[in-house]
Amino acid sequence: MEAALKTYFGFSGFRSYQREIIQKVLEGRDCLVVMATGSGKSICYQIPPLVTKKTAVVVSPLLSLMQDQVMSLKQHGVKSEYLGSTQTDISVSGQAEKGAFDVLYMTPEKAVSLPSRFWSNLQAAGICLLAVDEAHCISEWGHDFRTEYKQLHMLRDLLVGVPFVALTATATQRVRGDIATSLTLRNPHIVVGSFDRPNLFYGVKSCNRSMAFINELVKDVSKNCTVGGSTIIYCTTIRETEQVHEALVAAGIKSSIYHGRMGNKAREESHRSFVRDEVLVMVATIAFGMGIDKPDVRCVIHYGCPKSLESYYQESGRCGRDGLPSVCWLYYQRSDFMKSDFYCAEAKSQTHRKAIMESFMAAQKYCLLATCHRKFLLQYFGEDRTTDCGNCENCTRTKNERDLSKESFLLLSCIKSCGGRWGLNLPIDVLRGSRVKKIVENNFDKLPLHGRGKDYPPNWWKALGGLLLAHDYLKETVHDTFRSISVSPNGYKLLSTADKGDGASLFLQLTAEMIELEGHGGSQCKEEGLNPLGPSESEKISEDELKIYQVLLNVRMQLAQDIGTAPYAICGDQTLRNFAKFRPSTIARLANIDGVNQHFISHYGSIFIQNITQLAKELNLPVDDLSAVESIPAAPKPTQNNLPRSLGGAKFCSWELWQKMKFSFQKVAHYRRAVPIKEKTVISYILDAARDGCEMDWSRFCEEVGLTHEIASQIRLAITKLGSHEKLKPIKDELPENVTYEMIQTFLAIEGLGLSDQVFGTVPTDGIQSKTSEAPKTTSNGSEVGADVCDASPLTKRGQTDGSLICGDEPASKLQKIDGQGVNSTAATGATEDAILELVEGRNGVSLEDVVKHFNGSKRECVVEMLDNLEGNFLVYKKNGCYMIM
Ligand SMILES: Nc1ncnc2c1ncn2[C@@H]1O[C@H](COP(=O)(O)OP(=O)(O)OP(=O)(O)O)[C@@H](O)[C@H]1O
Repeated sequence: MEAALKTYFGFSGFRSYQREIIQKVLEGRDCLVVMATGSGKSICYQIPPLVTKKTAVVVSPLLSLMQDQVMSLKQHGVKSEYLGSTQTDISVSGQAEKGAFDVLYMTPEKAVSLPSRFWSNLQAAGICLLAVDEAHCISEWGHDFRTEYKQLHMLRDLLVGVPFVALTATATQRVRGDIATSLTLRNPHIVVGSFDRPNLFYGVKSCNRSMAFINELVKDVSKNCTVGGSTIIYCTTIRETEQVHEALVAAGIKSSIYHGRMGNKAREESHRSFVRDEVLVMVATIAFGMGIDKPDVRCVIHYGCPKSLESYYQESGRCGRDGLPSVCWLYYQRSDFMKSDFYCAEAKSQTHRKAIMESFMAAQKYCLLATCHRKFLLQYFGEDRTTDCGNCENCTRTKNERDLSKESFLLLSCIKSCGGRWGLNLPIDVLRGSRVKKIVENNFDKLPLHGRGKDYPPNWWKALGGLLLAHDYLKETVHDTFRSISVSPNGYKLLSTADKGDGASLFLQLTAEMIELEGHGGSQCKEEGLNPLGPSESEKISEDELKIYQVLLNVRMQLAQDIGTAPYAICGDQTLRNFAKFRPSTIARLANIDGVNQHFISHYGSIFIQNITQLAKELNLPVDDLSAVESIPAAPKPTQNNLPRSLGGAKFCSWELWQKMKFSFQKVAHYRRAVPIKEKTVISYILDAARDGCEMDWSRFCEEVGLTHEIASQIRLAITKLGSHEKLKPIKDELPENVTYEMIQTFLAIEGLGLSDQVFGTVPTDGIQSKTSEAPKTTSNGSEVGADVCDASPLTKRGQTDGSLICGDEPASKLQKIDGQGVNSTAATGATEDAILELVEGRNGVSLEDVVKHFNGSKRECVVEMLDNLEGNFLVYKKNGCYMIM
């Protein structure tokens, strides 16, 4: 599992619960996973197919989300596709049912409409799980109820024995129950993680939504953009979306717009330009809700109170998914709270309507809070959080607590005197001395309290009402869409102290709105801009490092444009920051950095190393900061993914030992056999696997077979001369004696796969040639060979994992790689990569000193180089200063 995690995703360790969930799924157990937004739920269904080589089917509600995930997975070397209305490739479905994909996404509509034949075929090919992402959509109590989700249980009968995994970030106890029942989960393993997103700062402000406010907001967003990272601004109406977008464009900020009245194509284009960093800001309605998986969104702004606290959590959860500090701001205006009818209009049942009302009220409460926002959010989701977070607007702004007992007694008494049948507005109007019809008709203008609250504006009283609700002195009752406020038992207790004349003091924290209304507030947007905290200590990098980081951002952007993907799909911002900070100069050092996967190493490794070393030189900075390398956890051994499922056992096994375990032909031939098979049989097995589509390290293969660039040219010439390559013997007879059948077979296999140019042409030729054309310095002066090894390209290095080097035209087996000793001494004390691997494998963590001591006949630098090579090739990794086997 760890190997797949590092190889495909570049991560060196699982986050909380991931391992446990994957383990359960592999055991065939149903799971119900409730974990925070951005906590890494996807890995839970993405790793099992890579381990089992069977397809994982993922039901997901949004096409845009699926498309992003497919794009990202492809960049990680994971075979992935989606089925849904926007899929234009008609062959995908056919390939999918043959099990061609590791991860197959589909909409719920698609999942329930596919013929049963599709499912039986896929099951025959191999299916390791069915994941239902955003599973809260199943429940009417969830904030995004989707009727099609209710039909997913139909798949249960079609997929006998397949574990179902339901995943969501937002599910109260009631929603969890609905999910388990609706999907008929069987004895599910339930994981409920913390909802906390510690890297997110939560801020709330009241605003008036004037053009002046929008302009101020634009200024703040613009400041934020210069710091880097993307911003999403969620608006509650299409008109506001357009207004804010226009203001951003007028200010010269690259931004996109996204709302439900735009056509599919325009929306897709908008989405695409945002994920590819062509624009920095996305202004959207909640139509953009769950559909964004971009890890480097640094700021999410809600311009208006969201329709529910669940959707707020979900939408603000798009922020800082890579774990870096990020900010979430919510700007509300009191008129937002009048929208309950509008939201309830979409109710599909009475229960649904009640659920909509309840969660809308929770969102309001969140807006009006004077205490810790995070605590409130977490408590809403049932998490017992007693301490304030210190990382939200209310925790960080200067405390403004005051004895509000007098005002509170007034408001509570007025609400009580009005009979507790109204909302907050009427009693407040009474306090402020209004004589509107409703007040006069009910004789409330005769109350002694009438007109006693003129010192404060209505919104101040409303804010106080919000505080008293939050502190449980008032209670709110919902009747359909109408809400009434009455005094709670706690409130009566408080009032009774006033009646007795010994009125208790009531110290409450004033909300930002109250302070502003009292005339002490500053501008509506924060003076510090949107980011009140700045980078944390560990986040800080020097000015020079920042320069490198910015160049690397451009390199990544260019690469992404060239291959038509999103920059984040290549690697994350944090990974680039670590490159800038630690400046790895070798593939091994690069591979050691978190977030670097095998696909990255093989496709972009050398480009980044080139840039990093060049920039470090220009800026006079050292490379390979050793303390950093120690501190960054590292890498597991690669797992092969594209396994043809038709390949016979012996062939597959030989290929797996050679390619995955990096065994030599000889070692494969002897592996667990009383009577070893012939090496030439091993070679032909592996070549068959390659023809069958298995991934191959051709550079290493050629080295081991002894097929050099020169020999390849000779073979090509011989074939041209003969005009045929049907029979091997005539070709062999045309060639010098040292050219073996195995070399010819290898050459023909490479030709047959159309890889000649790649293997013998540009890039790999360098790798092979550099080894073949240089004088063999191996036998007498190993340290020089060591130096060659260090400088070799990744392709060349991979060829050395069994300890062999090709020198000249000599077959590899004759030139066992040594490092300072003669061939004869190698077995005793000389280090080879193979021997080091064996040593590491046999122990649970071995330090560099131990390895050096063990190979006491070898030079320390050579051992270090070999270990570096092994790290770069994802065969060993370093943890707490010890080398471990992947
Ligand atoms: N073990 C890990 N180590 C480091 N990063 C990880 C790990 N697992 C996941 N991540 C990263 O965390 C981020 C969020 O992961 P993911 O998209 O799976 O979140 P999620 O739980 O599905 O969130 P949401 O509910 O919001 O969709 C991604 O950028 C992912 O690459």
